This record gives sequence, C-alpha cells and structure tokens, in this order.
Amino acid sequence: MINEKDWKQEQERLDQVIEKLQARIAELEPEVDGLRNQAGDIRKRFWEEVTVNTSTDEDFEETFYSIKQQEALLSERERSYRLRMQQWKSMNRLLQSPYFGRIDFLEDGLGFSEQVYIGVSSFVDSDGMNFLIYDWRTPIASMYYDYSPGAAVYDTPGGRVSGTMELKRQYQIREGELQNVFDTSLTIGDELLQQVLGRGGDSQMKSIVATIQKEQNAIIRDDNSRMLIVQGAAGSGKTSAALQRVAYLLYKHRERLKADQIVLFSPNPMFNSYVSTVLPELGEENMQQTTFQEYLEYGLGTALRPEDPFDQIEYVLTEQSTREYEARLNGIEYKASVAFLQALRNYAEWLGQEGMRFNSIRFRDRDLITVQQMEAQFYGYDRSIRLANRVAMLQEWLLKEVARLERKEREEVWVQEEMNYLDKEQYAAAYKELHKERGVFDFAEQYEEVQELLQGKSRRDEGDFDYAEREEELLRRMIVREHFKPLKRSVKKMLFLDMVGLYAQLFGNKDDYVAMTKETEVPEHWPDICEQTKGKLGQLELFYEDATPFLYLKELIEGVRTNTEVRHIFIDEGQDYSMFQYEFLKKLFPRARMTVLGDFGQAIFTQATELYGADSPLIRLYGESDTRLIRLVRSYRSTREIVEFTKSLLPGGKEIVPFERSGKKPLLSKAGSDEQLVARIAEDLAALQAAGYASIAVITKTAAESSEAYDLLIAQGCPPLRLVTKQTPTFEKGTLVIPAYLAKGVEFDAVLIYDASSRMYHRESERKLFYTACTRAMHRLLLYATGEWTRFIEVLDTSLYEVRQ
Ligand SMILES: Nc1ncnc2c1ncn2[C@@H]1O[C@H](COP(=O)(O)OP(=O)(O)OP(=O)(O)O)[C@@H](O)[C@H]1O
Repeated sequence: MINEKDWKQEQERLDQVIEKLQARIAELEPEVDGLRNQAGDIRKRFWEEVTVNTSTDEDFEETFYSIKQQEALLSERERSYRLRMQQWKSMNRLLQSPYFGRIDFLEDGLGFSEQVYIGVSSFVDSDGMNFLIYDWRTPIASMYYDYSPGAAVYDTPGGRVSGTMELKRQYQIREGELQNVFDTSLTIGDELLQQVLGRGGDSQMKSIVATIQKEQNAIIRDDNSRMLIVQGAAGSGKTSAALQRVAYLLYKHRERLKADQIVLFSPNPMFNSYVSTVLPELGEENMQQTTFQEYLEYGLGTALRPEDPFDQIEYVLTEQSTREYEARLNGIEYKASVAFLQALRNYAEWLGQEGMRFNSIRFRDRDLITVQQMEAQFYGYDRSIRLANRVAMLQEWLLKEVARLERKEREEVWVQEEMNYLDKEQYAAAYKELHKERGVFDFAEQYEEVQELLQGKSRRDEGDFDYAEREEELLRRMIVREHFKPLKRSVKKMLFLDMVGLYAQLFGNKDDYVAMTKETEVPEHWPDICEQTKGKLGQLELFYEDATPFLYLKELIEGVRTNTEVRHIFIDEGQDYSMFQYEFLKKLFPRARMTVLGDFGQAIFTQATELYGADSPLIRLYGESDTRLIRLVRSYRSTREIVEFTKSLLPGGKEIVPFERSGKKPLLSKAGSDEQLVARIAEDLAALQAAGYASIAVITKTAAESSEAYDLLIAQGCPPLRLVTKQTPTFEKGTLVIPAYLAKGVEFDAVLIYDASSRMYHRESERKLFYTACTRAMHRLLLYATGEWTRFIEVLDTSLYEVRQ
C-alpha cells in the first residue's frame, strides 16, 4: 500500500478525471441524441426528400442522384452517430473504473518524466493534447506489462524509445472509488493478481486486462507471425490471452480490420457463451465464433451426416478392446495423419487419368445422360488440365446438354398428358406469359408494317399470331422447364460427382489402395478399417475421422471454396485438431494468420497434434521462419496445492509452475459401496454450497456416467443440480454434472471427480483425460472411488493429497 499523502493525491486526481469524464459525457449526450434523431428522421423521410420521376432519361438521372445524395447524407449521419455513440459508451465504461495502472516514465534525453495512467480506453483532456488515460493497447502502455521499475523500452512505428521507469502502480477502483493502490517492484500484478485469482469462478470468462503477464503480453502483441503457436499448461491463460489479442488487433488495425474478419474455433458450442462477454467488456465487438463441427456440417450439406467428436470420444472411452476397436483406433490415427493427406492428393492425381465416378443424370426413370457419356467427355479433355478445372468444364457441358435435352423433351407424350391436368393457376401463369409475348409480337408486327409501307411493298400475310399453337408450345415449355429445374440445380451443385463412391473406392483392397495413392504402407487391420468406413458410408453417415478427409477430397475434385475475407483465425484447444484439419484450415483461409493455443498435456482425442517441440508437424504448416512458438508454464487457475497434485499426473509436468496462492490439498475419499459414494458426494456438495462456492462441477469420464451420477445424486435428495450434455447450449452458474471432455477450457470453484477408481481410469490414453478433469478446479479438488484408486494416483507422493478417514 502507498502512504497517506500519495493516497490523497491519487484520490484527488481520480476525482478530477471522473469530473472530466462526466463533463464529456454530458457534452456528448445531446450530440448522440441529436444524431440519432437526425438519422432516424432521414430514414423516415427518405422518400419524401427524393423526387421520383422516371418519365424521361433526364428525370431518371435526377432521381438517381437525389437518392444517392440522400443515401450519402444518411450514411454520414449514421457514421458520426456510431462514432459518438462509441465514445459515449467508452466514457461510461471508464467512469466506473477509469484506470488500473500507472507508470512514470523518464524518456532518455528528456528532463521530466511522464505519468502514464492506463485504462481500457484512452481519454484525452479537452485541450486535445494531454492524455489523462492511455488505452492499454497503446505502445507506451506495453511497458506496464513488460517491465518492472528500472530501464525500460517500448516500440513505436517511428522506432524504439528507451528510458527509465520510475514508478509502477496498480489500482483497484470500484464505482469511482479508490479501493486499493499497490506499488510494485519486481513483477507486476502479484498483489492484484492474488486478489483477482482468489475470487470465485463465474459462468463467464473475465478480461485479464489489468494483470496481463509479460509472457502473455508477447502473445497479445505479436504482429508479425503468420503462425503463432502457444503451448501452455492448464490454466496458464491461453484463452484469456487469445481474447485480449483479438481486442489488441482490433485496436491496432482499427482502420482495416473488422471483428467479423476474425474467427475463433471453440472446442464446443457451450464455450462460445463462456467467452462471449470478454470483448464487449473491453469495448470491442465479438469476433465470429464457430466450432470445427459446424464447419464440417456446413461443408457437407444435408446429404451426409458427420458424427461429432463427442460421439467419437465416447466410443474410444467406453468400448472394449476388441479387434474392431483396435481397427477403429488405427483408422482414427491414420486418417488424421499427413500421410493420408498426401495419399488423397495422389489419389486426386490418379483420378485425373482414370477411375472417376459419376452419377448418371436421370429423368423419369431413365438415364438422360449416362455415366459412360460423362466418362468419355471427362477423359476426352486435355489431361494436362487440372482435375478441378476439368470438372468445371464437364459441368458446363452438362448444363448445355441438359438444356438441349429439355428442348427435345417438349415433344414427349407425357408432356401432352400433363397438359390435360394443368390447374387454373398454371393456366393463368401461361396466359400471362403469352400476353407478354403477344405484346412483343404486336410491336414486331407494327414495325414490319411500317417498314413495308416505307419500302412500298405489300405485306405478306404471314406471321399472324397463332394463339392456339403458341399457347400449346408455351405450356409444353413451361411443364418441361419445371421438371428440369431440379436437374439443373443438381448439376450446379455438382451432384453428378459420385463423392460417396469416390471416397469409398479408396477403401477396397490394399493393392488397389497402394496403386491409387502411391502409399507404401497401410495401417494395421486395414480390411476392418475399410469395412467400418464403407459400412458407415452405406448409411450416408461419416465417422468424425472421415469428415475432414472427405471434404478435403471433395475440394480437390470440385475446386476449393476459400474464404479470403477472414484475416485471423484463432484455434483454441489446438491439440485436439489433426494435422489434416490444420492443412484444411490453411487452405480454406488463405489470407488469414493463424493463432493456435493448446496443451498437449490435455490431448484427449486420438487424432491429437503435438504443438511444441522440434518434431511438431504444426511448425511445418507455414514453415519455421513464419512461425513463432511461445510457451506458458505458469498456471493461474488453481491453488498451489492443486497444481502440485495435477502436475505430478503428467510425465512432463515438472516444468509447470504454480502461482503462489494457497488452499487446501486435494481430498481423497474412498467409499465401501456405490451407495456410500453417492451419499458422501451429496453431503460434500451441500457443504461446498453452504461454504459459498458458486460454481461446482461433478466431473465424470463419459456422458453415460454423467447421466447415471445425476440420477443417483438426485435420488439422494441433492440440492439443485444440472446435467450438462453436448446439447446444452450455454454455461450457467451453479452445480453441474458434466463429462470431462465437455468441461474442457472452463473452470469451477470446486471440482468433484465422481469416480477416480482404477476401473474408470487405467488405460494410458485416459491419463490426459483425468488430468484435464482435475485441472478444472480453482479452489477445491475432491476425488472419490469405491475400489482401488486409479494408478495415476497410486504412484503419487502421499504428501500431495489428504485422505479422508
Ligand atoms: N494474467 C492473468 N491475470 C488474471 N487472471 C489470469 C491471468 N491469466 C490467467 N488468468 C486466469 O486463469 C484462469 C485460467 O485461464 P484460461 O482459461 O485462459 O487458461 P487456459 O490456458 O486457456 O486453460 P486450459 O488450457 O486449462 O483451458 C482464468 O480464470 C483466468 O482468468
């Protein structure tokens, strides 16, 4: 804490700033109102102000310009309104807590030091010169995060500025009142951070703007790398840093970067709601948020249904180790690999020479255009032309063919039959069209008459409008056109390509696969893998592991539909994506930079990708020179006792450093029977709730276990509980029962591991799942078992936990 004199000065300055903010808000208010009304008025009276007259070309031109002018006026007013509104909002945000930090910086060569107060946005005195508050994203504010008092530098577009930081101070201000002031010397934030981290959890993530740590600041402000990879321990602030980074980028490039040009890939839809308040809290608009699954579904359309990653993981966790199980696991691994990606590329090349598969174009139970015709046409094109281009040429040819056959079809008997059954409305439509045509015909008639008069010729009496004949022709045309519409649509959608057949063709016998893909090796249990894949395809479904490869192949054949608007993609829980998926994303967003945040210690999916280390394939995605790796080892979420316990669960966990915040050691409770176990958990839940923990999670291994636990706990008369499934749309505060893989990325005041016995967690592949579950706890971690403890606990040093007697 600071001395009384300093406190008084700080309070005075705070009062002054608040007064100035209030004055500015009062000044802005009428402007905001005025502009809002003006824009509203213009919008309402838009058509009164423009003179619409289209009788002559000149009138038309005048009308056109009058509309343009009115539009320009409206958009100008709306722009100023938006700008003022933004200012007004950010002033109001500042009013509650104008700043959280201050540094006094003496620039080399200058005789005086500047007091730099730092807040969530800038505020300049009415003279326009004096910064009362600096936005945390300004270059000078970066020193607050990067340095302790002493020598310090910061980079500006004009070059590097060096000097001495004479003071570094932190503030807690609530509703305009100074609550705490700390002077920091060594590392920033320790005291403030202690306070922040000691608080209870929330159903929504919070901004960390006041306590960003140096290594997190490096992630936030990185502006050069095409690819930024962050490997960070559980709770090290990866997601938090990612969101601050979005806010930073939006500020730094505010002239050209809009929030919807940034996409965040979240681990599940619930996560979207969890992080959705951070950016608005910082005064920025939210970026686009999606899940990879959503992307897959969009890409595949309605024809094929992809399994989701949660069903896949349920299978992996619950099935017994049979031959089919091993085969599926091998399949998952192989289909996630770069080798398979290359195999598909080679396959596409092979298809350029032979083996394409088409669907014939059928109409009324007959082939209008046969597969053989398409093959002949397709392989008749110059073979040096790229596959996708040849497919486009074929599509064009098909559209022409369909149009030709449509004309031919008009003479068919069925058309005549259908004509007899036309209803009134269809007749009316035909009649209308006929009259339109008649109008044109009349005009042509008149023209011809005049021409002939002028030329002194007598007219032949031909060309009279034969109504009946025209009508029939028109009706035939109409009927056939209606029937051909779906055909044309299907050609436009490339449904003449037998995509399912093309993908299934890969999964035949080994020799064919090798010949088609130039692969030398196939994974073990290949025949089973083939059978499983084709079995699923037969039901018009795709395994999760097949969905991305299938789409990739589709793009290789049909041409890639890229998104060039998006400039940044963020991938949270990046270890859960396969290399295959990364390659796909790179292709999909050719103009975007990529930020990948993840933790290999939490890699619970079979297709996981190692992010860090020399052999990380992710580094090769954009090449080493375009890639920057950052590692976070300090964990902020959990107390020291919880981190000491969880880090020992991982072979490479030694490097994880807990943040100095103390609490109780994890508590192990063993019960004699399932009933006893449930009774004990129910008791503990009630005690935790009574102790004021607002967010509590009972974490299970699978969804099936969750629903069982939920039923038993409810039957035990537990206080209000909520069961979370993959369909749950948002996170809410309270007590939840949730499978570990859905709790990824989020945190709770207290975590209860429902069953940590050896029958639940024993396979090596389950170690990381167990670790992920335990690392969700901020303040309390309680573990239960009926039989033996899982071997992951058995081997731990007994000083790391307490055992309930
Ligand atoms: N610099 C910081 N200041 C304050 N709180 C922080 C800071 N860094 C992280 N935290 C807090 O630590 C917790 C964990 O952060 P976050 O969820 O971003 O970590 P993560 O690395 O994404 O975790 P996981 O991989 O386990 O999902 C959050 O409560 C976050 O607010």
